[in-house]
Amino acid sequence: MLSIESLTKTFELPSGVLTAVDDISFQVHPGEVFGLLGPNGAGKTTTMRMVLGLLEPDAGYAEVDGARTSEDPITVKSRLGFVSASDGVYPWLTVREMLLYFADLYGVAPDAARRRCDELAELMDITSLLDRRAGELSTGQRQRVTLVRGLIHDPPVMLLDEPTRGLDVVGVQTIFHYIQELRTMGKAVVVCTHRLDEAERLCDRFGLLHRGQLEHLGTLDELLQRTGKSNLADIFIDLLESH
Ligand SMILES: Nc1ncnc2c1ncn2[C@@H]1O[C@H](COP(=O)(O)OP(=O)(O)OP(=O)(O)O)[C@@H](O)[C@H]1O
Repeated sequence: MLSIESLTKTFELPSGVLTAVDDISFQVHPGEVFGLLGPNGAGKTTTMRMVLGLLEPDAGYAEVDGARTSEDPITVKSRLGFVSASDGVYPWLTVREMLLYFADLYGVAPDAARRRCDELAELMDITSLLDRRAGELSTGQRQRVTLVRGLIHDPPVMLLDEPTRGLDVVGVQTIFHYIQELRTMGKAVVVCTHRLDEAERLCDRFGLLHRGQLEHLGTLDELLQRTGKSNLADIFIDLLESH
């Protein structure tokens, strides 16, 4: 499970202090897909970077399956899987070599890593690609490889940053299938996206960030009921116009 407690981050700018993330708290439970949504500059990336331990919070903390980013950053990293639209591959390694290399980085024992590599390859339909060089793959094939790579160490918490950016309809379907598998596996999943229509279909619960503050938190039904709107896009427009 992922717990975010009173997480806060400020940046010193020449024009003054900017509060990029302002005292936000939420939890994501096993088997739950949480959409962290917000317009440009809302604080989504800054939040993700603090969860990943790449940025020190000014206050508050993120806890990943019981380990706090500030106290035990190595354990936190081992319990997180991160998939980003900008993920690359090592072109000269075969897919299998790359997956086993990442498993090794995460300290997965060689036998377990080989087993996991085969299982995940089957799940994401890349078995026939395992002995091909990663640099020869098509964009869609590469996408499936990076999705498998994010799961190679079997982390309980998955962070997906703009997972459908730049993908065609087949690529988007692959992401939907992947997220459904993550849910079945009981992962706690955070999806950051600008695609509100996709988020509505994908996520069980939402956090709507605006100017660093968590303005809305809840299921789609709860948010629609609370705001009197008929979809996430309308809630967003209302949020932007009210500030
Ligand atoms: N290293 C930094 N130094 C100064 N300001 C920063 C830094 N990182 C982020 N910011 C500012 O913090 C605010 C939140 O940025 P952040 O990247 O978290 O937003 P975001 O929600 O991810 O936006 P986008 O959807 O455009 O990626 C923005 O105003 C941004 O300019």
